[in-house]
Formats: sequence, structure tokens, C-alpha cells
Amino acid sequence: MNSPSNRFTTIRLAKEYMKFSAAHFTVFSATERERLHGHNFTVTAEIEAPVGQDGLAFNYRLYKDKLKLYCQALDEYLLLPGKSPHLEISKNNGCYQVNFDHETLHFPIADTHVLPLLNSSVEELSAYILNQLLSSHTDLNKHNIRRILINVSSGPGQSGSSEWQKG
Ligand SMILES: Nc1nc2c(c(=O)[nH]1)N=C([C@H](O)[C@H](O)COP(=O)(O)OP(=O)(O)OP(=O)(O)O)CN2
Repeated sequence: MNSPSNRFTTIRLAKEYMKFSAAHFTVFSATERERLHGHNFTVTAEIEAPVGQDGLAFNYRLYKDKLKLYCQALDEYLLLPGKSPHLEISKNNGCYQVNFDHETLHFPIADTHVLPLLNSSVEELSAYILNQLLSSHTDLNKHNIRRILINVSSGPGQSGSSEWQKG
């Protein structure tokens, strides 16, 4: 374990493989939604921790591997927001049946992830990935991590991020 230090660093991870292609539609209100479409989402991370006596905060490979796995788990799926107040999602005959306003949509279960999100937005996807990273309590404690920022972009020039700071 790194000894506590007064010198902090921010490790930035933006690997080419930290990406996923997914279909989604953003819901704007009880009556307004986008048409189903896809994005090549990219993910970046900032992880702040003290620099140890060995000149390292931690081996960043550990976090690259985790982020790669999280991206792979979302890749080539339709992402539905399971906590949207405007979508009623149920299973019917091998499909997710989604009631929205006056329409009913059907999506193959095997091609779809229902995620604990309010919306399939970059804001919510960044929080979802951050929460997965935060569930690695042992690693975060071991490395004295004090801040993590996850950014998700749906394309060049548009992104949303979620940040955690040790209390
Ligand atoms: N706050 C958010 N607003 C929007 C999000 C989001 O994730 N958070 N997402 C969308 C759309 O799904 C899409 O990402 C952007 O759509 P849009 O801006 O209409 O189109 P383009 O990505 O093609 O961008 P151009 O500027 O038109 O090239 C919408 N809002």
C-alpha cells in the first residue's frame, strides 16, 4: 500500500478501447422522445490519488481494465432507462415491451440492456460507469483514491460527466 503523501496526482485515462456503440433514444418529457438511433460513445476518466514513495499513485492498468470491461458490457446493445418515469417496461414474448405516451415499442431482450438510469443520456451513463468503479471499495481504499471523474461523450463536442469526491 502507498504511504499517504501530501503530493497528489491526477491520472487521466482516455484509451482508444474505452468506447461502446449503442442504440438509445432520449426521453424529453411524457410526450416527447427521440427516434431510436445510435452513437459511438467514448469514455474518459480522471482519478486523483496521492503519489507514493515509489513515484506511483497506483498501477493505472487496473482501472483501464475495469473501464474496458464496463464498455464491452454496453457495446452493441440497445440501452433502455429502467428508471424513466415516462417509460413502462415489461417483458412479453422474448421482447421488452415499452409503453410511452400512446405508443408501444418492442425490442428483443437479447439485444437490450435495461439499466438503472432515468434517461439513456450522457449524464446518466457517466454516473452508471462511475458507480461501477465506486463499487471496487477495496481498490479505492488501497490506493487512497480521493476523486474520480467519468466523462461520456456521444460524439465529438458533446459529453456529460459525473464526479465523486471522498467525503
Ligand atoms: N442533456 C442531454 N441532452 C441530449 C442528450 C444527452 O445525452 N444529454 N442526447 C441527445 C441525443 O441522443 C444526441 O446525443 C444528440 O442529438 P443531436 O444534438 O440532436 O444530434 P447530433 O449528435 O447529431 O449532433 P449535431 O450537433 O446535430 O451534429 C440529445 N440531447
